[in-house]
Amino acid sequence: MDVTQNMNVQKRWMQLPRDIVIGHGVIDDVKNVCADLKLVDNALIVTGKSTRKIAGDIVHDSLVDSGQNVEMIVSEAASMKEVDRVRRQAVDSDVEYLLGVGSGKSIDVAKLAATEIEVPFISVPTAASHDGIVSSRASIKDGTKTASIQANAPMAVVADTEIIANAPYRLLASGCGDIISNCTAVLDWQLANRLQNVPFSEYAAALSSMTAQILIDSADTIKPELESSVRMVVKALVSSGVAMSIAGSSRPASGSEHMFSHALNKVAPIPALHGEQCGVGTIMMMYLHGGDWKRIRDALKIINAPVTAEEMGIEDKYILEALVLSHTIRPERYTILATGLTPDAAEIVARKTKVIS
Ligand SMILES: NC(=O)C1=CN([C@@H]2O[C@H](COP(=O)(O)OP(=O)(O)OC[C@H]3O[C@@H](n4cnc5c(N)ncnc54)[C@H](OP(=O)(O)O)[C@@H]3O)[C@@H](O)[C@H]2O)C=CC1
Ligand SMILES: O=C(CO)COP(=O)(O)O
Ligand SMILES: [Zn+2]
Repeated sequence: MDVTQNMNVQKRWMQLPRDIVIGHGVIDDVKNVCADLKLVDNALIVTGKSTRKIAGDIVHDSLVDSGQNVEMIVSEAASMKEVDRVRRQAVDSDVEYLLGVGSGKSIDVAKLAATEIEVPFISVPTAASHDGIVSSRASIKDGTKTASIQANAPMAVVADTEIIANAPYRLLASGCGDIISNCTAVLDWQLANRLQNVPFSEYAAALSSMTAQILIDSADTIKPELESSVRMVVKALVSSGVAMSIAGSSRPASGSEHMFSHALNKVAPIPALHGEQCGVGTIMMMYLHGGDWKRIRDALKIINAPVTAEEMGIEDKYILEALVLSHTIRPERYTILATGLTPDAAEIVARKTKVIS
């Protein structure tokens, strides 16, 4: 008998970060983490325009002081062009590893470039705005697709709570929206498993749901400029990232609410932040699931994350357009949106959940 035909013995390969360091001032530990991973020379730092001054230069100087040869590149967009630019510089300089120091854009560009040239990557986020700071996913715009693609997980994550607490609070609240969105992502995954027998991981789903529940229950402890709040959100983002690594896909943390956010990125002239859109999407998708959407809305309100189109700075008409478009974003991923919402159904869900007035 060919035992590999038995689903229970199929090979699974889960890629997780090896070192995760969270705390006050841990930016100074980047060099120690590199030493722990035996990454002792020839680094390339990818950072952003503002985050260079906040963290990029610190990491650069600290690695140089420890005797490493370090180059730095400032990246302004999470585009394929930028990934190619970083990859070329990394190859030309024969770098041993890459670091993404900054926001989601810098981390994704470094993560994908490192994956392509098969070198280790270290994530040093300056904001806790979404779970991409930890995960094995990279979201790079290539003109058509908006959803993330599989990449190598960071070898290490170094999250300095002092730096993240000083980032604009909006970014932290956005991270909370991304975590809370796990609620509907898991419901969608369960639905797809029941209706289409798609592979489902109880462990990944349980970790993802539990992470969102803990955050919802602790919503009143999330406050601006508080390192304890940052610690809680970063730990939740780590858990979400781990859930995705266990699943081998973004399923545990991305369902219909993420499809709504990706659709909004396509139609809205100026989209809001990823986690803000996912949070609002979760309210509406929870309504469609027949679940407790008011609890989601209340938690987001307590955190001071947007719960309406107006609070996201997006006109109502784009919310409705995105709702109708959402199911086309990733047709292979079955969710509560199924074959899509009609324009009148979209208007009902958006009005009933008070996303539009
Ligand atoms: N990989 C994944 O799974 C996921 C990836 N994404 C992607 O991530 C990106 C969004 O990331 P997000 O972090 O929300 O937003 P951005 O990467 O757009 O960053 C938002 C802004 O905040 C600034 N910033 C970051 N940290 C600080 C700080 N400490 N102080 C002051 N300013 C700061 C950034 O500066 P600077 O200009 O220096 O960068 C940037 O201007 C998108 O490209 C999205 O597609 C989203 C979700 C999941
Ligand atoms: O944002 C993510 C999880 O929070 C990744 O999801 P996507 O695969 O939809 O980009
Ligand atoms: Zn997300």
